[in-house]
Amino acid sequence: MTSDDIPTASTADPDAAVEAASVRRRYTGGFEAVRGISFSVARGELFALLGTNGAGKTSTVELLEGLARPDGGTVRVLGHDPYRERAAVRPRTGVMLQEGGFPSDLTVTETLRMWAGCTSGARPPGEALDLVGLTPRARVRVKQLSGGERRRLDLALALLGRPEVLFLDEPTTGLDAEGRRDTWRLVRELRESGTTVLLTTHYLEEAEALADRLAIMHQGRIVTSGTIADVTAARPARIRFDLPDGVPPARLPLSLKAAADGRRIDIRTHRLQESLHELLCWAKESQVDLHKLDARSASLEEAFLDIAQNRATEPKGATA
Ligand SMILES: Nc1ncnc2c1ncn2[C@@H]1O[C@H](COP(=O)(O)OP(=O)(O)OP(=O)(O)O)[C@@H](O)[C@H]1O
Repeated sequence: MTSDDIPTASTADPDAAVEAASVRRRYTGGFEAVRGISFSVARGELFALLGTNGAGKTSTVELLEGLARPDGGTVRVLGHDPYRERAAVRPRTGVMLQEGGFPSDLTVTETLRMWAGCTSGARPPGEALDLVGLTPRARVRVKQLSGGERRRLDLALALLGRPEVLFLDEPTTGLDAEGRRDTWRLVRELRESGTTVLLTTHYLEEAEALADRLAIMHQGRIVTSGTIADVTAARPARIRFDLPDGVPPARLPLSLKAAADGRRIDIRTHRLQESLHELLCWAKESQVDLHKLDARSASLEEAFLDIAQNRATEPKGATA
């Protein structure tokens, strides 16, 4: 599905927590970073916005957060315009920006207290720290935190107001593997308790681990969207293996569309089970060992790389 297929504002879904319809954003100088995108996020859903560098993810999320006004189309969060009706939307949303930008001389707890003072119905700072695993660093000054610890503090601040809708812009950038898993666990728990989450990420495994649905952006447009199964459905599965010395690729069954790179064979197929069965029968009959055999369904990574590599690059000044 492309952004052109999705209904526009006039058919807005009243149950959507977040809705973008034909949204455009143009920066000073005329460059159009967001070129008519549409998507909606249902209440309680976790939606991931993926894309190549400079695709327009942050530019889009800033519109949803009410930090800027779209140059075309409409944006709704919990049924309101997040820019014009900021007072209605802001208390019900949590925002984790790419750069937190809080005073670096305050301690972690002081930072949370300061934020809590501006947030109605805020969680106690200790509870927010506990959620993100930062309790042992409560008395440390922000400037002494590591990059990953700052990301956790950003998340704690976004969670202070018990938001109904949470915007996470690259929430795990800079976190080590354990920190990333902890954040994933927390985000899943939040979603299970009914929070709607929209996240941007460069980590495809993060989208695979968390997202109910996703959209992949490229050069200001949504190129594909849906569940992971939807996005990968049209792409072929792969079977890879090494042929032993003395067995030329030409001996493989003709029905298997195989490409060879030296001894490494790469088969693309839309019928993974049948192709694998055929290959294994041939190998047994021919008494050929298939070294480093690997068979897998199409992955999100392949769909993403396909989009990144195969789409023509438009000059930066071009608009839709
Ligand atoms: N203030 C600005 N003025 C002009 N152009 C901008 C501005 N901010 C962003 N852009 C451009 O808009 C495009 C989209 O940027 P954006 O930050 O939204 O992309 P992104 O998908 O979040 O990228 P990344 O994955 O690299 O963070 C980029 O080409 C960027 O250079």
